Amino acid sequence: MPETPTRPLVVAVDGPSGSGKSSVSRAVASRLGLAYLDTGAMYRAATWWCLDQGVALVDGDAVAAAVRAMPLVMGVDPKAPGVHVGGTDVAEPIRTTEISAAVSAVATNLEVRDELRRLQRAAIDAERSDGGFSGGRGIVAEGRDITTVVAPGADARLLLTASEEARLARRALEIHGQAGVAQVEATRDQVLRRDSDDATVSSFHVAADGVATVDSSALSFEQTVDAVLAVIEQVTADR
Ligand SMILES: Nc1ncnc2c1ncn2[C@@H]1O[C@H](COP(=O)(O)OP(=O)(O)O)[C@@H](O)[C@H]1O
Ligand SMILES: Nc1ccn([C@H]2C[C@H](O)[C@@H](COP(=O)(O)OP(=O)(O)O)O2)c(=O)n1
Repeated sequence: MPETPTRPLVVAVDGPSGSGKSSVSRAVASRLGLAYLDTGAMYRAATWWCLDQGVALVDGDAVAAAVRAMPLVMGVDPKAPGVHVGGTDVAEPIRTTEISAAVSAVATNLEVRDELRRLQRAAIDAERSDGGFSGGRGIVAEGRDITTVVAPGADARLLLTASEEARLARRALEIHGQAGVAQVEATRDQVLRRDSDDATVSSFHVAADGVATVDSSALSFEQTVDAVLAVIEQVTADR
């Protein structure tokens, strides 16, 4: 495990759906005593909020206005990263199939992206100071555009990838349990259609310059965590 960093460590992780970003980033943040920011949960919460407020997702201006007024509170504790909107705990509702199917419509709205990126940068900055959750140790932030747009100056930048087959199998297992291994087709839209829509506004299939790729297709979860820690260790050794 890397030494405790002497100055705040910002780790940026991007990748497609089912590559393991959220679970691996959470584990890495826990191991290093860092905060954790799930930016996908912010796009999901924005989608939940618009639907809750009766905003038609096809009305881009109304969606952007609603998101700017959204009372979002993101928890950054990797052991229990809560998501609240106006005091309502939305951690479970934002994971429903309804939200998964609708989220790209909100995430491809460029005004929404501007607003959420502003909040994401503020959350990352907060962890560079003693007053943040991590007490100034730093943060792991994950999503689709963290290495390229939100935090291109991060100390460690990683693209987590996995074959389409592995990603579909993981999602099917997660959504349907063991019986769902036979239901890979049912999750195809949730994973591949969404990735192709999301790829119109973010580039997360190919690593940008200076971004290390970790391909988890043939790795266990623990091996993936170790591979990400090794990349971070290399970067922190150079600092
Ligand atoms: N290397 C791995 N091997 C097997 N399963 C994994 C691996 N990495 C992640 N998973 C599992 O795959 C599922 C999807 O991971 P998740 O972190 O939600 O991906 P993402 O945030 O990229 O969509 C989870 O159930 C997770 O436990
Ligand atoms: N930084 C980000 C993070 C997520 N998004 C979009 C892309 C996804 O369709 C949604 C939800 O992201 P999330 O990471 O929860 O999705 P998966 O769990 O990987 O399937 O938000 C984005 O556009 N930019």
